[in-house]
Amino acid sequence: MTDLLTTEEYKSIAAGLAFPKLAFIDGEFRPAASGKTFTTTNPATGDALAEIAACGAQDVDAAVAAARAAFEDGRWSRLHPGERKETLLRLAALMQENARELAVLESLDAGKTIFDCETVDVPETIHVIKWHAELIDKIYDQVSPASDNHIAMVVREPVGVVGLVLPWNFPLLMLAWKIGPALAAGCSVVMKPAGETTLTALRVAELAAEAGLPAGVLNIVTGSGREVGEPLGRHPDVDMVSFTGSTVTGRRFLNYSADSNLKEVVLELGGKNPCVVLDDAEDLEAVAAHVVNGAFWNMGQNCSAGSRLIVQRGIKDRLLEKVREEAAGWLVGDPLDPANRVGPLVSKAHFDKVSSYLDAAKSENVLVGGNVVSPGFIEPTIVETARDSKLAVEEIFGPILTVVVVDSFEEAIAVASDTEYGLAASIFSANGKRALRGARALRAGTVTVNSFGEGDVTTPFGGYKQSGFGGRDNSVHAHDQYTQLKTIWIDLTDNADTALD
Ligand SMILES: NC(=O)C1=CN([C@@H]2O[C@H](COP(=O)(O)OP(=O)(O)OC[C@H]3O[C@@H](n4cnc5c(N)ncnc54)[C@H](O)[C@@H]3O)[C@@H](O)[C@H]2O)C=CC1
Ligand code: BAL
Repeated sequence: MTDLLTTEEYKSIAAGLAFPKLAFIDGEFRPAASGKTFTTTNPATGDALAEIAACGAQDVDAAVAAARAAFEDGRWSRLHPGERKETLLRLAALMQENARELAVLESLDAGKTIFDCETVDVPETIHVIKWHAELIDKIYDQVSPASDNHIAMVVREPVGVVGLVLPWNFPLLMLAWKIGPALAAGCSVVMKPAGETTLTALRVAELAAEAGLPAGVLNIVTGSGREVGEPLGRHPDVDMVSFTGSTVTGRRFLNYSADSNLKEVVLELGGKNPCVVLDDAEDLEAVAAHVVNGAFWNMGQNCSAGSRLIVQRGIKDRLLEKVREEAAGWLVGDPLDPANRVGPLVSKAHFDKVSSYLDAAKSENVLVGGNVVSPGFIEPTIVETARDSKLAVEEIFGPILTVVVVDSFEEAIAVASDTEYGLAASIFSANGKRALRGARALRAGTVTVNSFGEGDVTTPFGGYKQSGFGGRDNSVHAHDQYTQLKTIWIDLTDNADTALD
């Protein structure tokens, strides 16, 4: 466990930080071709942090050309997997050496609490990079069942130049979920961080260069969705795109692909994830801790947030009492104060969006919270509501938990399933058979039993229904996105026309 510092110590580190500002293309830091910049701000204070290169289509073209050249000449793609492993392990080691700086940078840029950055985001990011590095020289190709007359090999090859488009809610961790397997597999990467959160990605680029990653293999193009994301999605020389973000933007990437070169598209999208508590659940303090963590971790800005509590009537009052007590311990305030668990929302625009849901909550039964604490900061809020209310149906992506009361296991599963999304779900019951029946019935990519979570790097993460498709992040299955299978069929018959020398 990381030893946390005091707020003053974190502020002193923050005051000494130099912010990376330029895009990283073909192994060099460069301004945008247009010379334009945009301001990245600290969501906790509204203060400007840095002027970042506002790239456009010309920069995307340069990054894709660099990635293509690197891929084709094999400087990375054709290295022995063990050599790629060593470079990525050096990157992980450098990230570890700079872990505290990365945590402070992440907190300043995204408004995430330093507690989360120090204990989850940064250590898990490093772990994910290491895990994929360690995996890559242990994946074997296959030989198909064969007659004596042929051998058929099934080999995995890196897919080529990949576009990675990131969200702002877990800037480092989503970077690791995508570059970990993509680089390990031998792909060349053009990555677009979210406009709100570019700083840690650029710092990782510096560390990757120091670790010896060859030029052109990892390119980071900073800027807006329209100016960078769209040209990347439409680029004819990008072989696949892996995107995490909203369902609306994910849908655009399918159109970009259809309109350009039919690049593969992997989408990890939104969620409105149910947390079902049945009336035989035990240890309600532990259940409440999971419910609160599921709903309010990262200010609820989490695609797998357990944002819908579906509770059986017989246990509702006892559970909500515990949930109230637990939520009271989630202090709201300065994200650089390690005692705080709730910081600001990522941006003014996102705060305004979540505030509009807070306004809608005022006409419902607010059980906990319901207030703006200060500009940008919303307190953990719990609202009892009808199953079909706007609050219970739409992805809010903020610290607002809805509660819907049900009378039976069957009704709980029906309410939980009544959503266009299918990313994650939780079910709490002391009856193992009911819990497992529920887990099987819920249509979601990850179902946790008697806990809230996303699994870990060993387990696939991705959605059913409109929460995404095309592949999974994490686990050995993440490599399916970044590789393609080639069949090599060898005829062994003694035939002059086809015989191999
Ligand atoms: N599934 C998830 O993890 C996330 C879900 N969201 C949801 O999306 C809502 C809106 O947040 P946004 O930041 O606007 O998400 P977004 O999906 O628009 O942004 C994600 C990424 O896509 C890029 N992008 C945006 N518009 C694009 C376009 N037209 N073409 C290509 N790339 C584009 C962005 O610059 C960013 O890098 C949030 O309120 C939340 O509900 C947001 C972030 C992450
Ligand atoms: N929680 C990991 C994926 C996401 O929220 O974007």
